[in-house]
Amino acid sequence: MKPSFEKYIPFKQINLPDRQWPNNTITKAPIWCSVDLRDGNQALVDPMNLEEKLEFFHALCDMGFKEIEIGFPSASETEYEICRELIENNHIPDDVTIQVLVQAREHLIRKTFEAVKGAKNVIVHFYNSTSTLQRKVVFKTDMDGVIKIAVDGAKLIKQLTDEYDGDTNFRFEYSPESFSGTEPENAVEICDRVIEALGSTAENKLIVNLPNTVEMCTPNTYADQIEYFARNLKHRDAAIISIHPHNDRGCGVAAGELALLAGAERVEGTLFGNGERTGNMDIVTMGLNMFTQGVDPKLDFSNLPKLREIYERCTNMKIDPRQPYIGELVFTAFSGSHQDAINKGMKYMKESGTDYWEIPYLPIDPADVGREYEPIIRINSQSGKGGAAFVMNNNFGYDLPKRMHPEFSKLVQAKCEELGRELIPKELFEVFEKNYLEHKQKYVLSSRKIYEESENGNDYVHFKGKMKINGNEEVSLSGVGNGPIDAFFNAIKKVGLDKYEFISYSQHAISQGSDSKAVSYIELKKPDGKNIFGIGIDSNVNVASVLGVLNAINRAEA
Ligand SMILES: CC(=O)SCCNC(=O)CCNC(=O)[C@H](O)C(C)(C)COP(=O)(O)OP(=O)(O)OC[C@H]1O[C@@H](n2cnc3c(N)ncnc32)[C@H](O)[C@@H]1OP(=O)(O)O
Ligand SMILES: CC(C)C(=O)C(=O)O
Repeated sequence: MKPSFEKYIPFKQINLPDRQWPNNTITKAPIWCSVDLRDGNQALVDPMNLEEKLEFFHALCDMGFKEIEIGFPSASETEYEICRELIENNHIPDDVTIQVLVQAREHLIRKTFEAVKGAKNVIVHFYNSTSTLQRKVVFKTDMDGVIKIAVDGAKLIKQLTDEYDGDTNFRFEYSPESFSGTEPENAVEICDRVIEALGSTAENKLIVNLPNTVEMCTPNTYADQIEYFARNLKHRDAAIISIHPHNDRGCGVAAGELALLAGAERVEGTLFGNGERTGNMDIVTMGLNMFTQGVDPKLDFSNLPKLREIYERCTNMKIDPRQPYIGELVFTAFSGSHQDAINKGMKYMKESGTDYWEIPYLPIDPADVGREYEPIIRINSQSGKGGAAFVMNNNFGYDLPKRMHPEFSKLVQAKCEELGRELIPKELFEVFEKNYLEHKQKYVLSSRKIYEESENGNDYVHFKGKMKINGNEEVSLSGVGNGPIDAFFNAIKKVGLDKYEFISYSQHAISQGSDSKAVSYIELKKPDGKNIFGIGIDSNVNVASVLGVLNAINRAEA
């Protein structure tokens, strides 16, 4: 064998210079078929038991799947019994078709027909491997040999359907397994032969499923294979073209999407991409990719956390934190510039009244998949000013003025560094509380009175009160100004606090109704020339401002 990468045979490209698919777009949902209970299940360390399969089956029905591959009932007694349970105990809604997989082998096909007896709607899905490699190493036969396996299987299926005594509505699916490793003209030929053997027509089409059983090529090549197949199949009108991508190269969804552009009408996959090896194509990702392009995927993804819980419990698989749409971190922005842009996007959405989702870095509204805004922004030492401000506003209703963001963000970053980890919103609020609301108070107002007076057409505000310094000494305050802040400033100047300069002020309500309170953000210049913020909260807006001034001074002198 050749060493290293040289031992691998490059994938043979398909000659399709006039390919049409790159000009197409996805404009409608395909027919979906979940293969969670078969391809997903066969790949689990511990396959699902009866209760788990039933729960999963119902979850799939609730999402809106109309075609569900429930298993391989001829493979084992367990699989057979699960199929019987579904049918005999009326688990299958009338508008849902169960699909059962079987190798194109006589005894297995016969057993499969027994297993589905009494079901209302059934797709019998039969397959055999057709790839160059499987013909060479597994079946040790030529193309005629594998065509014979498929055609014999089709004939038997037709015969058993004709002989079937019951009301079942049968449809059929044939997979040239390892399609993408099969020469395109051979794939076309075997499928045409199966269509002929089954007598499929435009009214009674065969689902021709073209699996990327092992993903061995780039998604564009799979799309070429699908387009070639659709253009060359003699009995195209008697076929529904279905795809079944796997994810060996990590491109399962991309391959599936390009295959849709290339003419596929039906898609087989699993929730969250469970399945053999690196998994099947992830239907959640593909469906939500459509959703984010304004296309109705015709599946309900509105409660992904619930689906995730069922999925993880039944399969014992774990979802990666970065898994599209459902991973724990996918609606989280840690870095400052992302947080800032999300923050601005949220504001823009609120203020502009736009009908569209226009938030940078968030391709989907988390609420559309049952997730919340709350964890969108998380705070760590890489976070910028915008993130902390966003959480303060979004989670706690404090709309910190923009000029205050750098000061607060520094306090937050220091806390992250001290703890060596990110902060949850509650801890962020504690930083705010500790630094502004519960700050050690050198100066405390023990009484205060603020009133207005009008004299000769001029309005004045008076501040009178008493202030304790360092807990004991009490001084009287009295000042007049053109507003409460000015009056207070003039009052404290008289007791020696004359080196602070007022810079900015903003205020908003933080609660509603009779217990409504105002929060004031006051920015002062300290004697050393640096600025500092203070916060005051009170049911009286004037008192809130005065308390804000005092808080800034207390912080400056701590
Ligand atoms: C890509 C996919 O995911 S396809 C689905 C795969 N899923 C499963 O296989 C899960 C369930 N399968 C099983 O439990 C078993 O494989 C069964 C019960 C179906 C069959 O089991 P067994 O008959 O013991 O054989 P096994 O599956 O190991 O097949 C090997 C033999 O079947 C032959 N074979 C496989 N498919 C076919 C076919 N369609 N027609 C004829 N022979 C076939 C193989 O060449 C091999 O023959 P050999 O023993 O002469 O070398
Ligand atoms: C049976 C077929 C469709 C399959 O599972 C595959 O090729 O991956």
